[in-house]
Order: sequence, then C-alpha cells, then structure tokens
Amino acid sequence: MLDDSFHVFDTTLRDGAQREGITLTVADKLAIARLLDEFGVGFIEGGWPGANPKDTEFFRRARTELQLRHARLTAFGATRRPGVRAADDPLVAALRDSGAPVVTLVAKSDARHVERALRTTLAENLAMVADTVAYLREHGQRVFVDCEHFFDGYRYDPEYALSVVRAAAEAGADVVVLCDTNGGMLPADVTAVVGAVHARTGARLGIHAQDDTGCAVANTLAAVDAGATHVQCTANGYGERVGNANLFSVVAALELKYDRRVLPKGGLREMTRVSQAVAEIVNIAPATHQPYVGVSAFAHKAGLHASAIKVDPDLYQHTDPALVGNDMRMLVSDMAGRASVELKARELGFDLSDDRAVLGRVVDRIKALESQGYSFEAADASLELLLREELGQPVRYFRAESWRVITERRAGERPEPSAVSAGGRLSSAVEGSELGSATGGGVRRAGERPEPTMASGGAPAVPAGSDAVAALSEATVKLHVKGERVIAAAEGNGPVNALDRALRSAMEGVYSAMAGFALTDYKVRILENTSGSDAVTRILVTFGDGRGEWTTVGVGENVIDASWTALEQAVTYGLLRQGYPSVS
Ligand SMILES: CC(=O)SCCNC(=O)CCNC(=O)[C@H](O)C(C)(C)COP(=O)(O)OP(=O)(O)OC[C@H]1O[C@@H](n2cnc3c(N)ncnc32)[C@H](O)[C@@H]1OP(=O)(O)O
Ligand SMILES: CC(=O)C(=O)O
Repeated sequence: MLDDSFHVFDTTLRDGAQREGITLTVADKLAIARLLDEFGVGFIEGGWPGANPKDTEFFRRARTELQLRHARLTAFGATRRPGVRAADDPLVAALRDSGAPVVTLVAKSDARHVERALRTTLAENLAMVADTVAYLREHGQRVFVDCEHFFDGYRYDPEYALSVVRAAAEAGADVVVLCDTNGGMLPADVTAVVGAVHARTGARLGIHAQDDTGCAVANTLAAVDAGATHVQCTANGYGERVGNANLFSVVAALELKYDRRVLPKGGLREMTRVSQAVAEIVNIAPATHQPYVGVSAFAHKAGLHASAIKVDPDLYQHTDPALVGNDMRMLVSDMAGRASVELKARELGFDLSDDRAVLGRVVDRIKALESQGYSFEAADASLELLLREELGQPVRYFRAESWRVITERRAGERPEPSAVSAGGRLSSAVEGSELGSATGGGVRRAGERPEPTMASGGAPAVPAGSDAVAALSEATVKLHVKGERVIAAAEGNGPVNALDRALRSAMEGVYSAMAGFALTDYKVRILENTSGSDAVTRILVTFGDGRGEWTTVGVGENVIDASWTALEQAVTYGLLRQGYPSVS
C-alpha cells in the first residue's frame, strides 16, 4: 500500500457507471477493479450496495474474488434518511455489511438541497451526517464524506456548507470531499473555496469534480494546489452527464508535473494499456485524442514539427510518451515535409537520412496524391509500398489484366452467397458465369480508363408487398500470377466482398498464406470537389492475419474501382509481411 498522505480515489465503478451508454456486469466490475488495482490507485469505489442487486452482488463476490494489492475497496451510499436512526436504515445497514473496509457517504451540503430535495431541516441534515459517520465508524469502517453540491452551496450559504464539513469531520470522517456536483466551477473558484474551507475547518479535504465546463482535471489540480490531499477520478473520465476528472490525466499530472509519487513503481508506464483495457470492457471505443493515453496524444503531423523532432523529440512534446506507456508517431500527409517522411520511414524500418532526393520525391508524390483525395495518415501499408517504389524496390506479386463485378437483385428470392463459384488457372479456366438479369456492375481492364459503373444503380423499385429481396454480387478477376494467366470468379454479399473472394481464389493456390488474411474493416468517405473535380470516393481497407493488421487506401470516382486499388495493395502488403519475395 502507498502511504496514506495522498489518496488517488477511483470511482469508475460508481460514478463512471452513471455515464449514458455504460452498463457493467458484475464480471466487468471485477475485471476493471483488478486493472485499477494493478495500475495502483489507492481506493476503488465499487458501487452502492443495497441500491441494486448487481452492486450488492459485486461486494459479495469481491470478498472472495478480489485480492487487491494496492487499493482498498470502498462502498458508496447516502447518509441515513431523515427521522430514522442510522441503525434502522436498511441502506446504511447494507454499507455496514458490504465487507468494504471504507465507506463513502454522500451528504447534502447545499442548504437549498436540504430543504427542497431532502425536504428536511438544516439541523436534521447535520444530525444525519454525524449519526451515519459515527455509526459506521463504530462498526470499524473508515469513512469519507462526499459533500454534494458543495461549491454551489458554499456560494449560497457558506456558513451552512462549513457546518456540514465540521459535522462530518467531528463525527470521525477521515476525509471530507468537496464535490462540484453540477460541474459548473472554474479553477479559480475551486482554489479560493478549498483554501478557505481548509483554513476555517482544518479538515482533511478531497475533491470530486464533474466535467461540465471541461475543467474537471484543472479543477482537481486547483484543489490540490489549495491543499486537497484526496482526488476522486474515473478511468477515461467516464461519469454522469459529460463525465468526471480523468484519472489518467490527473495521475500523470501529479506524477510528471507535480513530481508527487502517487502510484506504485512502474504504474505510470501501464497507463495507456489500462486506459484501453477499461475502454474495451465498458465497450466504448478509446478516445483517440485523450491526453497522455490517446493514440493521437503523441502523433505529429506538421512538417515543421517533424523537422524539429528530428533534432530532439522534446522540442515538440510536453513529456516522453514512453513514461505513460504510449508512443510517438509520425503522420505523413500533405502537411509533411522531408523530415516527416524521414521519421516515418525510420518507423517503418528504412533509413533515408542520406537520401534527400528520395525524400523529396516521396513528399512530392504524397502531396500530389493527397490533393487527389488520398490520405496516408491511417494507411501505413500503402505508404510503405510507395516508399519502396521510390527506393527502386517495387513490390509485386500479380498483375491484374481485368476485373468485373455484377450485382443482381431478384424479387421473391433470397440468394445466399456461395463459396467461390469458379476458379482456375490458365486461359482455359471457366470464366465467371454472367448473371442473366444484372442490374448493375463494374468492369476494369488494365490500361483502360475505368467505365462509370456502380453496383446497385438502376434496380427497379421492389413492388409493395413482394417477398423480401436481397442482392448478390459476382466478381470475375483475370490476373497474371508468376507468369500464368489465372481467371477466377466468386460470389459475395456485395461487390467488394465478391472481388475480395475472387482475388483470393486466384492467388491462394500460389500464395497459401492468403488463406489466413481477413478483411477486418472497410471505410468509405465521399470527398467533395477534390482538386476541382467531381466528388471522389476514398476507401480504407484493413486486413489482418492473426498477428497484426495493416491498412491501405484507394481513391477513385468509382467506389468499386477505389476499393479494388485498396484491396490490391492490401493483398500485396500482406504477402510482403509474410516474407514472399516480390516477383518483378
Ligand atoms: C451526486 C451523485 O451522483 S450521488 C450518486 C447517485 N447515485 C444514484 O442515485 C444511483 C443509485 N440510486 C438508486 O438506486 C436509488 O435512487 C436509491 C435506491 C438510492 C433510492 O431509491 P428510492 O428509495 O426509490 O428513492 P429515489 O431515488 O426516488 O429518491 C432518493 C431519495 O434519497 C433521498 N436522498 C437524497 N440524498 C440523500 C442524502 N444525501 N442522504 C439521505 N437521503 C438522501 C432523497 O430525498 C429521496 O428521498 P425520498 O424517497 O424520501 O423522496
Ligand atoms: C458524489 C458525486 O458523485 C457528486 O457530487 O457529483
């Protein structure tokens, strides 16, 4: 356990779970608690036992299933109800019986809330606080008191707000937590109020800041500046409405900027992993631009930044990403200069430091391609293929002579895409059968300008009341693979799926590793008026092979043609990853 003089108190499982869109099972809660304990927080607020069966069950299972190394489990609940003895309040009993060594009690500290929400007297509220704290202390539990709406209450009636702090501290609360429940405070308000309360009560103070003004982290640090020694936070800032103070930003600030050790040794380096793991469990995509732990937190795009970073990364970074388990990344785009490309190439394993000519050519090509709608930021695989071309090491495993896709929709039928329908080697192979009633299609021959095509255009409206219909696509590809002409056809539930399957069918006989490739993501973006032309489509295709993923980009006026470009590159890069030698 860390020393008790400063508390990092996590409330992901209680306030974090109050975020819209988060619903945690007991197993999720146990898994998050283990991660947070490993990370090294001092307290884990597990929920409100007695308020719902799931939280009660969590505390029951935690007794046997949670072996916490760093953290102390904390149960959350309210002070006793007005006019009832603490011993007779079933929710207080649930806190007592939770098995948690620590209890956080939420108490009213804004006189308006006492009179209008709680509908009791100011004196009875003070008695509720004091009785409940004393009762739980008698039962051997450590007690923290969350003073709800403290800052608003202090503005309205400071003497009453202070009397609640005193009632809690005098009854035995270890920490009185000042809560910005409505999240409307700014850092200067927090510093002033925390300083005044500290001076006038002498109580040990904590801070709980909601993020409604976007200042929760700043408000938390402002409270620390004014003497608070207990910070309540949530992983990734999850919480009621817009959220809470982000645990990772607060902890990193304390460790790296305040030089205050609040985590066990090594904890900070686990921060990015823990953040992403919690996001996985709550099923919310990690916020890419989150400070410290976001995938973009140390991603540099501007050419001028890159040229300085080449000299010293600290020139454009506020801290070393490795300290929080993150990585610096170079983004290459039309904002890149030679330095950006040099650093990106280094990331990909190429040393271009002595090759200004290649760097210049790559920058020029990237800028020209980006002006046509390409984007290499997320397509490292396409970028590496381009780099290799400029280095005179082009990668090629096949040449496409032509491809064609048709899409058919027949009323009253629900066709199922079959496995590859025809595949063969040499020109005698059966060509993919034409579907009799094609309603749209795509065709591309090497060396020809692509025809304007589209898969689903022109289909007649389905008459009302007809049976359900579904479209089925069929693709034929003609390739030259290692000197042989291969023709293959396949069906798919859409034109890209059919093309992907036909391409695999043609190649798998020669490159067996392709059987392990999976198309894991496909993104379409329509770009208006790129370089004054009509709208073009940008496609990003991601493939995986069980060991990793790679992304390629294709652009064109025709969505299928753009998809083909991205697919062709994805297969090429995948084979390169497997170590197959390029054939030309
Ligand atoms: C600021 C915060 O985020 S605090 C955390 C809030 N979290 C939650 O509310 C989630 C869990 N809550 C629940 O499951 C339910 O609200 C329960 C089980 C706690 C209570 O449910 P119910 O008994 O049906 O009451 P309900 O939710 O309608 O109202 C809350 C009651 O608590 C009272 N109350 C509110 N704050 C306090 C307090 N600090 N101390 C004692 N009682 C309080 C209210 O006056 C109200 O009393 P009433 O029933 O006499 O009107
Ligand atoms: C206690 C709490 O969650 C709040 O006051 O916001």
